[in-house]
Amino acid sequence: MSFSDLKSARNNKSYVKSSVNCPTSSTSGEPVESGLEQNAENVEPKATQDRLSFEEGMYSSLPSSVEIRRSTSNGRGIWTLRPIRAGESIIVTKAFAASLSNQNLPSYCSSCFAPADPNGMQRCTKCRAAYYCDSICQTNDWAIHKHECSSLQQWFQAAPSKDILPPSDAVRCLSRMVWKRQRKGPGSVQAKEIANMQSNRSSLKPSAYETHTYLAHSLVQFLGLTNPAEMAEYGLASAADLVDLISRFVTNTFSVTDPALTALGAAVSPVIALINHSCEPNAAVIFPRATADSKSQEPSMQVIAIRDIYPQEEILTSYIDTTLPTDLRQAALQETYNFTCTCSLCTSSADPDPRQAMNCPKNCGGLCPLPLDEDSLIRCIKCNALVKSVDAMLDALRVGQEGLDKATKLQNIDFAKSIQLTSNLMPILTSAGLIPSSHPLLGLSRLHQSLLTASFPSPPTQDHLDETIRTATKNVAGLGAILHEGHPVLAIAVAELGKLLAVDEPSPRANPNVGPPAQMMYPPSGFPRLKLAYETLLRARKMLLIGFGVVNEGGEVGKGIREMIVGLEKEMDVFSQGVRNVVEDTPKGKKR
Ligand SMILES: C[S@@+](CC[C@H](N)C(=O)[O-])C[C@H]1O[C@@H](n2cnc3c(N)ncnc32)[C@H](O)[C@@H]1O
Repeated sequence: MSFSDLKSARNNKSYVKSSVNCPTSSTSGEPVESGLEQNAENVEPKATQDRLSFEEGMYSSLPSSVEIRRSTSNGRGIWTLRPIRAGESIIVTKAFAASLSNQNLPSYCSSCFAPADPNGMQRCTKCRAAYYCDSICQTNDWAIHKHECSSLQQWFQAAPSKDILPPSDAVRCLSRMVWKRQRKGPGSVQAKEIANMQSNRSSLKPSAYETHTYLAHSLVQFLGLTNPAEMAEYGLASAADLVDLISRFVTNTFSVTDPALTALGAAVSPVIALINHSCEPNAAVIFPRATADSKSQEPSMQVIAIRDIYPQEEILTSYIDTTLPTDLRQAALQETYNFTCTCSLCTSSADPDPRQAMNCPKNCGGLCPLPLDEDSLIRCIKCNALVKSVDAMLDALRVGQEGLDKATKLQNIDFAKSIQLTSNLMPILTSAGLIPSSHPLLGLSRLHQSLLTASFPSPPTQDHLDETIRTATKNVAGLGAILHEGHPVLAIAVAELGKLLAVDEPSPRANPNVGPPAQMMYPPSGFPRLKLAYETLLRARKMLLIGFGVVNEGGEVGKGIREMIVGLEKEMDVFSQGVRNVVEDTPKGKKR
């Protein structure tokens, strides 16, 4: 395979919702045979949830096997009435409104979100900001884009410079939501679903005022609203309505991703927004682009079970990056969603969390939790050895976090500086004792992989390829210690590693007897590398079928991996056959 296929994955927030009442049928109508009928632990007692009913037609994309309930702790959410197998698609729906981020506007279709065709795309001749696959996609989008188009033209005309960018994807997505709501009418099911999305206006944190005010101003400006009467036309009769709308948007928006989880823009789905959060989710929201749906149904969103889910269990997705340690996750949830998470991961006080752990100073194989301050007394949980270098570890953690923040900011501005930071900091944190899953080492290492992937020389060199493989291997180990087997982020990380291993070696080792012994070399060369690629891709495929859904054949990435596996099987067969031929041709008694 070639390098151009390699893409980096980023973790993105995601969440969900549902209604209705058929306890034994699956989404596809097929009965599900499993041992899942028994209630699991962790299923909240039913007495604490009230089943909710809604006007007919609302949340129509919810299957009858799930139900919307209100729980005392989390508000409304979605519960399943039937067992759901890992890899099953629970909800399929089209985003109500979606917008590409500015950087993706020229390279993706503004209607179906497909990547640009090599033959080019059609550009909207009026606003010159939106691009489409073809006239079909342009027509599909026109009912909403016509409003957006004139707003964009006015935006550009009023701009102080011709280099001005369109408003952010958040502002454009919010505007699309408002135009679509107006088009459907205030009494429509869609308007009611939008109104039903949770607003956190009454409990907004002062730290959120700035974002909300910015969004409110930008929306009013982009919609071209100059007086209260015009605002009322859009269902914004008061300032409180405007703040509510912004809060609903912020609390319920998803990051649209491509099939390899790279962020593309923002989307709203009132039905999927009903799903509550857990840092140990049993489901994930994906944009698989691998169904037989017509392009008019894109961007299509799906909620996939990433582990078996029991009847009467709540369906939960994660809104944030769950590879982060508890304090950072809690801060992110408070900031955007206004709640304190009480999931089992957040409340567990068990063994050190692999997100915050270091190796035993005596190298006994055990782990130690990371120190919180200079006075922390840290011991290995296995051999009880005391960590003496608490100050040095705290320094390493501080420098690592600052470096990660800086390298993340610089990645698209000053590539060389960014990769220099990741390259320098990873060995410092590793030699301080941090394990690959620990923060901020994992973050630095994932960023390092995406920088290495983006900077493959042409033609590729063996050193660059091997360095990327080593980094990808550490990332798979780190993510594997934290994320569930079927988690889409882990599945993509394993797929990326498999793809890297399958790349033709630019300069394979000519003679395995020269240099370090083969078993000490990582990544290996020649046939062992091919075999490792094959095994890694098999593992990736299994995970992708869960994380991106069996019905989607593991999404676009899963389908590609299946083809690679078939190709590698042939290649390995040819290779083995070649070796057999050589061995058979070798005269007896002679060693090659
Ligand atoms: C996208 S909405 C989820 C649906 C929401 N519960 C509702 O009633 O519409 C996000 C909001 O739900 C609540 N929420 C979600 N997950 C939660 C959790 N694990 N614990 C407490 N509240 C939660 C928070 O108020 C959050 O701002």
